[in-house]
Amino acid sequence: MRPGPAGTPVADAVSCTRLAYAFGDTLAVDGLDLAVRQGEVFGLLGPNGAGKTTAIRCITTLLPVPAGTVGVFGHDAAKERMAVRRLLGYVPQQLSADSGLTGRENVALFARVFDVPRRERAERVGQALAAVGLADAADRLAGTYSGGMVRRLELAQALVSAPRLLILDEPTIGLDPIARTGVWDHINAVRAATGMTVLVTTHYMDEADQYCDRVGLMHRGRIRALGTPAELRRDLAERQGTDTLPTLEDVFRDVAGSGLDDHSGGGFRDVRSTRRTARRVG
Ligand SMILES: Nc1ncnc2c1ncn2[C@@H]1O[C@H](COP(=O)(O)OP(=O)(O)OP(=O)(O)O)[C@@H](O)[C@H]1O
Repeated sequence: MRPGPAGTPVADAVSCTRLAYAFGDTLAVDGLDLAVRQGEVFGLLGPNGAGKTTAIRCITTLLPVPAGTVGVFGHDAAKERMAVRRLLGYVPQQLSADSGLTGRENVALFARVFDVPRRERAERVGQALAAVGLADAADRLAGTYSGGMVRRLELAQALVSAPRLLILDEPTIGLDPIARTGVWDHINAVRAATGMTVLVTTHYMDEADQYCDRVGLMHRGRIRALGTPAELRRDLAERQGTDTLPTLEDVFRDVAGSGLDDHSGGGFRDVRSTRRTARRVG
């Protein structure tokens, strides 16, 4: 909770305290503290294997919360799973669109799954497709779409339930720069129209710098640096005593340097999953 405009407390869109999650002996998330404020675009950055996807799966209730707490707009993800699910839209790393259905059919499927009232469905599906620039391609098979269009279709699927929180895991991986800009333009347009909060993971530092209000650099299961991209860059310049402003990439290397070497961070499993994700939209 943080004070709102009239002094009344406002719940954070996401609030994790000492969240921990282990796969066998691997501690994927290790005491994560994270607060995403309502209405902001928050970027969760970190090297392969830092624990970003695992943390996101706990927030979306796809994984349980074995230790610590996770809140979404004040709802406890461990105890109020359905309430949390109703508040969020999620675009996972894995392909979530069916190539054998048209764009409209894909979004309609999500509208049914997310209980959009039957009489509103057709209109809401049309609106979601229009919001991501796919109105003209809506009745083509998704299998004929380009990588950028597939990503925008997945965005429409997540938006059809009018979520207050949109969670995107690597939304632009494997896309060319123009398609990447297209995805972000549509996210920002929806956000401007609805005030939706966005939590995104990305490996593209230039995107984080340009589109995120604040970023958290995650390394070995925990946030190691937090702030606006400008704050983090100024901070590093001060610590290094340089006049030229470092890039967010420099900040990332400074924080996660040891995760980018040969011995820690992304193992074979992480590299393989990143390559698979990049290929599936390429
Ligand atoms: N299903 C699983 N079984 C076993 N270990 C897993 C599983 N999923 C993730 N891990 C391990 O947990 C750690 C965190 O992985 P996670 O996918 O959360 O990282 P990430 O920051 O999202 O990485 P990437 O940027 O590659 O997506 C890694 O060491 C990973 O190998």
